[in-house]
Amino acid sequence: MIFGTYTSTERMALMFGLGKKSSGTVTPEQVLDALRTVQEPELHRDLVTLNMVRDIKVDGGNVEFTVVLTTPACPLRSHIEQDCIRAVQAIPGVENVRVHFDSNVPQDHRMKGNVMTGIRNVIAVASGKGGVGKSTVATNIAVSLALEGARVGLLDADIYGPNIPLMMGVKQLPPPQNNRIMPAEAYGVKLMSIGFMVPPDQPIVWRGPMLHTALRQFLGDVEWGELDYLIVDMPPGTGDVQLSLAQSAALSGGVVVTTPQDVALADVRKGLVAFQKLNVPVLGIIENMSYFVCPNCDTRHYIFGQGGGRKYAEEVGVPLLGEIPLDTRVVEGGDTGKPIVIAAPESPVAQALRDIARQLAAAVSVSAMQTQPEGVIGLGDIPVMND
Ligand SMILES: Nc1ncnc2c1ncn2[C@@H]1O[C@H](COP(=O)(O)OP(=O)(O)OP(=O)(O)O)[C@@H](O)[C@H]1O
Repeated sequence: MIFGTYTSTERMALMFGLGKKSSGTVTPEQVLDALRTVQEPELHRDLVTLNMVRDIKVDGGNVEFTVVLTTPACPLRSHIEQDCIRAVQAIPGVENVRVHFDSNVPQDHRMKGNVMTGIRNVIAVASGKGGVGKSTVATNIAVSLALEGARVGLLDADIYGPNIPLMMGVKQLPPPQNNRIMPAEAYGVKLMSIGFMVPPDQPIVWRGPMLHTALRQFLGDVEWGELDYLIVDMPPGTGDVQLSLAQSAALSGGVVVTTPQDVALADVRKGLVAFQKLNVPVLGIIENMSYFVCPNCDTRHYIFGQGGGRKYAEEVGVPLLGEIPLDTRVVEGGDTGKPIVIAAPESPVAQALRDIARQLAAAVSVSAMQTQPEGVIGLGDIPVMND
């Protein structure tokens, strides 16, 4: 008898013939009961109550089942997997446990009944001031979420500098179909930009009503199809676009991008206040250009000061979704139409962006789950049990 993998209580149980390997047939009900002890770490409820367990299969001592996550970009996947294995392995008779994963992004119920159909969550990326890397962050988050397997759209609503087509390497829209505007597509992301509507060298002067109409069109007349996330790159600062967007579409939430300098941080407050005024939940702050990693010695240099974003986020009670280093390859990627998460996926800057996208997806799930109609818990359907 090998005791190596058992706790002292389990060892005692084995010695007295109550061992997990010696008892009768394992049932799917036992598996489900064991999974009732596994908490979804962010939703603070167990997997069974949240209806996240599907397809339990038991074959002798072999158990497999599927956990349906609320996002394919779940940052806690391996944590949940370990917890599931531990819980099910504790059932007497269980020898092997295999956990499969699937995902079903919850619909933000504020989204229903507005101009968009088929879009589950709309996330606005804003900044208090220009030039902090808001478009870069929005683009790389969108591509990161698509890389995780989500259905993603990216709407460039930055009327002052609609540069996302350039960053995504897209020059024009495909022809319309059935009188519907078709979005462009790059790196698995559907893309629409205010820049497609006007010649590149023509300055864009949008007055309130014109802007409002254009935004409604982007949301309602573009054939987005089914999307888990629509990421919206907002113009810097606060103003008409924010207001129009909040009126035309319910936003699931907003994030504010900043750099560590005091002046940028002071402007973040404006972005936060704008979201709060429009009743848009603030999902987090993202600090860009946080530090520079020396290519020769790997030391981090905090050029604009260290920890400003984190301190500020704590002060205002908003999560800091992550810190992104400075890297000249970001500029090259932006200019050549290849976002850094594609151009240099192993770089620290790409890794930071991928991680931020996961944190954001998790925050969106938590926020969307809070909008579920009363009586609906978790993902809705009843678990399927096969044995
Ligand atoms: N982490 C980074 N490292 C190096 N360069 C960066 C980084 N993030 C952004 N940049 C560069 O900074 C410049 C400004 O970025 P970006 O256009 O994304 O900012 P923005 O806040 O959207 O600006 P605007 O207000 O003009 O729309 C770009 O040249 C971009 O490539």
